[in-house]
Amino acid sequence: MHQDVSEILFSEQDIAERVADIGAAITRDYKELAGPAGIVVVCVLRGAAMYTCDLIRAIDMPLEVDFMAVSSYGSGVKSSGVVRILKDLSSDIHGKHVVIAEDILDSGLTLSYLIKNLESRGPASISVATLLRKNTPNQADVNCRYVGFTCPDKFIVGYGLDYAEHYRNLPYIGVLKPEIYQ
Ligand SMILES: O=P(O)(O)OC[C@H]1O[C@H](OP(=O)(O)OP(=O)(O)O)[C@H](O)[C@@H]1O
Ligand SMILES: Nc1nc2[nH]cnc2c(=O)[nH]1
Ligand SMILES: [Mg+2]
Repeated sequence: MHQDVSEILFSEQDIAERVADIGAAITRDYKELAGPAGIVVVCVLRGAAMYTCDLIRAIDMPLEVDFMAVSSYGSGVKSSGVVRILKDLSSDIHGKHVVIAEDILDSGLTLSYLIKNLESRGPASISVATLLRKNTPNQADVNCRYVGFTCPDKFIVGYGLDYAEHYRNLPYIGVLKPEIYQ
């Protein structure tokens, strides 16, 4: 285990199993509905990059993957409260079935902003597949159709999740020692 991590919450194997479950659920829910056109999986860069790569390989139906980069945390452990679009989607999602792949729902600001933004583009439907949902007080009300794990209200890193751009490459998800960011 990395020396800056106090506890592993979800191992590489735990993650692989849950991602496979989510992929199977999405396949079951959308295969007939979306038909040959398939779905658009929107990866929320940068945190959801690793998760999205694994998730799309667990979905057994036609799909497109597109990327949107948003950021609200900067290099800290608290949301700035302002979500900024750093990179927009490359394709039009009008009339498409969209599944947003997000690594974590914490304050809920990022996802509420994204859902509103994508809804204004006229997709056929939007759902959210978040790997983690944190038990955060006063979390924004975000409807997540697929949730991998719920996690405690601690700052976590690994499997795409960073602190100041580090730790994204850890294969597991763990709690960052508070002395690293205090
Ligand atoms: O529910 P919220 O409180 O909005 O937090 C969740 C968001 O915060 C992180 O992204 P961040 O803004 O740190 O950018 P990153 O994905 O590039 O790491 C994480 O990847 C989620 O997208
Ligand atoms: N790395 C990381 N990013 C987050 N963004 C929102 N919550 C978290 C968290 O607990 N860890
Ligand atoms: Mg993110």
